[in-house]
Amino acid sequence: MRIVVLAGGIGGARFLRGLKAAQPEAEITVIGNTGDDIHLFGLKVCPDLDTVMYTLGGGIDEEKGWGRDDESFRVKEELAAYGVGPDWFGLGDRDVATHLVRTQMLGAGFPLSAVTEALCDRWRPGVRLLPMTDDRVETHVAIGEGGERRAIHFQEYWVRMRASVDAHAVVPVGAEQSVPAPGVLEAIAAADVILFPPSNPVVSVGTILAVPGIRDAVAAADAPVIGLSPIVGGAPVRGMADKVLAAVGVEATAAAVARHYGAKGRAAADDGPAGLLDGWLVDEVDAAAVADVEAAGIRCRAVPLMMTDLDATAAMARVALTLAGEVRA
Ligand SMILES: O=c1nc2n(C[C@H](O)[C@H](O)[C@H](O)CO)c3cc(O)ccc3cc-2c(=O)[nH]1
Repeated sequence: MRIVVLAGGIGGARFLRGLKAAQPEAEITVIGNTGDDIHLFGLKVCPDLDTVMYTLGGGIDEEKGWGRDDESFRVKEELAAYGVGPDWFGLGDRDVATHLVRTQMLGAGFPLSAVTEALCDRWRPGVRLLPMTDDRVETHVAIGEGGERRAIHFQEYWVRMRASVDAHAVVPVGAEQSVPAPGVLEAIAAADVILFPPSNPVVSVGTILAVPGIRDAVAAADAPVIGLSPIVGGAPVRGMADKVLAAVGVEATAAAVARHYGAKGRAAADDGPAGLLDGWLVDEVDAAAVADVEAAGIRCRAVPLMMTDLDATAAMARVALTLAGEVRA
């Protein structure tokens, strides 16, 4: 079975571990968000690609969900001693090696997709990890401070400010000029199932869909498209998705996110972007939302959606694949 997953950071990576456990024989292609990328100290850091690679490759810091396990921060301390900022982004010493290899290969002219493949030669994540594009896309957030509006890098909003101020807009800078990375459109067209894991629908899945061609490919795909809600009981399970959902005018509920992705085959009411979903999983606490989501033309099931351990996550993946089978029938 060929499964394509549009994945962002921690939630997406953890879901993939369960998917691999549920379907060990499946050929899984991950289209990874690169809008979180940041250039620091001359290095290109790809947080969402690295989170997937480390999580599936066994090198992740389990407690944080990002960066390397058994990490030290001597380089970070030395940079601070030089007064060289920013000091708010936790760059670990072992993680720096990944960025050195990546930056060196990019400097030698290799595209990000080739670099990612080379890094995965070491980590063996057990999935094909493709960046959404080889072009530079960096999400920025428009915030209003003291009356004037300014744009800051997503990582500064997320890590330094902990999303503590309202976001007025979320802009994947560079997305409009970007093209899908090699293999991305082909993987979508050839998929038997396409999954939207419980990643951030705005800055992760949304950013991937902002690369011209990807959204249309998903909308046109024969494969059933099944999503899992990252919002449970009106709040994000992790992270601060509610802050960026507000920026795009989407209520932080399981049903609102489903409607935001839209029902496949149904152009949105105001002939907006093509609808994508055939099915949507909500947590049992949101069972009341099932009728609402089904009324929007999206098949819906209420099941446990907390990724408390590998078995729970594998069970979620199994239900998503079962729903895909039902939708296809
Ligand atoms: O909350 C944080 N997230 C950190 N993250 C996570 C990062 O902000 C992710 O983009 C978000 O978690 C969203 O996926 C890192 C990810 C990396 O790959 C490398 C370094 C960091 C450093 C931090 C950090 O200091 N604090």
